[in-house]
Amino acid sequence: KTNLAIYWGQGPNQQRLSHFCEETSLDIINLGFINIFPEAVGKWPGSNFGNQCDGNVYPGSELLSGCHQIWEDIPVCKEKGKTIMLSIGGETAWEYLSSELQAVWFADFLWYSFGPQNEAYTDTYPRPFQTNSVDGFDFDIEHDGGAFYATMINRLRSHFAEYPDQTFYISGAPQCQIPDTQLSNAISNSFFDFIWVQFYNTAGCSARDFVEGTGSFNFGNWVDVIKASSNPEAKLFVGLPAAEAAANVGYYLTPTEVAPLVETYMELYPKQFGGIMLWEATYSENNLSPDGLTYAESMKEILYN
Ligand SMILES: CNC(=N)NC(=O)NC
Repeated sequence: KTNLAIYWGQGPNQQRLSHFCEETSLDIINLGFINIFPEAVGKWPGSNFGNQCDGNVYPGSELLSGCHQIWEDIPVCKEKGKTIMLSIGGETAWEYLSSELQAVWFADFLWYSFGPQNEAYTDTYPRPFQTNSVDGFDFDIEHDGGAFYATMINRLRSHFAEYPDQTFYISGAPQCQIPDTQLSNAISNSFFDFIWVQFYNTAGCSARDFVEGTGSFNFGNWVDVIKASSNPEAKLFVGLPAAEAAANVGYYLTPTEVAPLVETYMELYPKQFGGIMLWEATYSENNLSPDGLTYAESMKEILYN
């Protein structure tokens, strides 16, 4: 079984989450973003979900407190079998981990605020999605990365272990150049379930390179990175822009161009090949094929043909 992962939260004039949870082609939805990191231990992170939420924040923070569409819609999505991840970072994030203590604090904050509701902590941590728990945390670290992410992820996994009857995931969205400055340390030193490589916006390793036959599309090299990582069984996804306008010029592939890439690499690496990741949901929605399929639906057809 391969999966279709998609980002939601930063789309132009986007529809609410439940709208996308009606789409059967979507398996994993990454809610973006926790885009401001805690300045210090004890400080709160900040969030941004585009046109969603009501604009209110918890006093003295930039953490959105009125995301009613999200807390109303997560149960709908889970009822439809979606995996809901909370994504940390994003392109415009103010992100910086500067100490082990800060990394541990950040992990604890995310867990007690967005993980399973724990009565012992409700007066210490906010519940931005109320009683909803996310299914895991995604790391879309685009700059200022490097150290301490492994610490943060290992801390999160220690919390996961407190709920042995539930499954929680860690994922990451590195750029395609190897080693990825931001996440290579974390991938080596902490356990990822999914790695969705952004095979776009970086020349010399992109999906466009596959189409042009330059030989530098590096999915195979990423398989080696995963085999050498803390979780050699991690699933590797082909990250793609869901429309022309969703990436820098030249990086978008039509479904016709994607099909041979997927067939080739699903065949070469059946164990590692996890599926396709798309940036992002609203672009996909507005990018219909001649027979009226969203880009995500076209990708799902490619995965299952
Ligand atoms: C414009 N920012 C992005 N394209 N970000 C991502 O693709 N993150 C996975």
